Amino acid sequence: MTRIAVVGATTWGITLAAVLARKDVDLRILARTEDEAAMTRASVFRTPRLPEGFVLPKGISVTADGAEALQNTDAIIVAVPSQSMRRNMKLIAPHIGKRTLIISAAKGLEVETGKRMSEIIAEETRKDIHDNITVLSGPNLAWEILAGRPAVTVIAAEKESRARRGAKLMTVPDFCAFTNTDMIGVELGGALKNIIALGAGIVDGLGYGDNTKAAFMTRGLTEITALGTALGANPLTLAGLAGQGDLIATCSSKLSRNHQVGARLTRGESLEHIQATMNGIAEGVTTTLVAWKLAQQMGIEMPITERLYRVLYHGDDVRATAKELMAAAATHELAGRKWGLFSLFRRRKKPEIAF
Ligand SMILES: NC(=O)c1ccc[n+]([C@@H]2O[C@H](COP(=O)([O-])OP(=O)(O)OC[C@H]3O[C@@H](n4cnc5c(N)ncnc54)[C@H](O)[C@@H]3O)[C@@H](O)[C@H]2O)c1
Ligand SMILES: O=P(O)(O)OC[C@H](O)CO
Repeated sequence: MTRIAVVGATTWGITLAAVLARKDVDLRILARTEDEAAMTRASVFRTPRLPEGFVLPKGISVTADGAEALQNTDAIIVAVPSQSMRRNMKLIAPHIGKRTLIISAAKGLEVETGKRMSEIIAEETRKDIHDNITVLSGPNLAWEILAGRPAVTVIAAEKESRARRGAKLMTVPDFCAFTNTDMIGVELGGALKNIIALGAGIVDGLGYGDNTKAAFMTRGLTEITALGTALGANPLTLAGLAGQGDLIATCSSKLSRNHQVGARLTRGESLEHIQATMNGIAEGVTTTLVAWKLAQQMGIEMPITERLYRVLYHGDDVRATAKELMAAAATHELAGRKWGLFSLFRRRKKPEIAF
């Protein structure tokens, strides 16, 4: 029987385990502590973000023992916040088998280095398993997926065969995986859209209209594409499910934590207070910092990201920032778009980030 382990008793980890339980597989969740494992087993979830009354499907085992959870698995899904990816990988690396597929399900960039999750996974694992590193990303609000509403995702790997293996493992009724070989694009699409989702929360919180939101999302995608292609992403990936698709879902949904952060900022709450009181993690906060830093060092224009960075890290007023952004709008729409098809294979050197 296919054996899959999920690292992280997080919202997304539990959701993916529950989704995979729709087919006949051996599923194990690796929790951090015995306490967390016992609570997850008993369906007492730390996060009320799961649908009310949700019970962990029978047959999923939960343990805090790495060897028990991870040995002899066909795939390991790592569904942890991105700032903890390296720490989690250090713990699980010794248990990863030569043929095990590693699926990163986190959407973020490491603050200290600006690196993508697959880069961190490669740094923390043996060379002979690097071909097995894959990433999963798409318009995937966990709550909707757990509620049984149809959704699709994307699995990317450098080798198409690995992406296909991952997609086959992850596809179940009402949750279907497309494949891609542009890992950079799929990862950056999932990470960078959180910046724009946070801004979309501000747009909604300020009571602006659909015209505003459409413009904001479109210009947001321009920035995602400018930085993404400079870092080696295919612009067509960013226009696909893991880029534009996820951007639409996250900017449109009040379920999104990133959207919630933006909306709460417009009510005068401080970022510290929002983060201390919200359910779970809003990756867009740290991703804004990393993207701003990369844009500065690589000379890429990202007016939305830059202003959101100032709102989040320097306390700039959201209303004044919105006005300033509008005033800055009068340039040629395509200015700064140097990422036509010709730039596809011209990847700029990414700076070493040190914060
Ligand atoms: N929730 C979603 O709808 C969703 C969908 C797609 C992708 N993601 C991505 O999945 C990742 C995890 O997000 P989430 O929503 O599942 O998290 P979450 O908000 O449910 O939980 C975050 C918290 O999980 C705890 N945690 C549990 N196990 C952990 C471990 N092994 N290491 C570190 N912390 C652990 C920590 O307290 C942490 O603060 C993020 O990168 C997120 O962007 C989430
Ligand atoms: O709740 P968010 O803002 O982290 O968004 C969750 C997923 O990334 C949506 O695809």
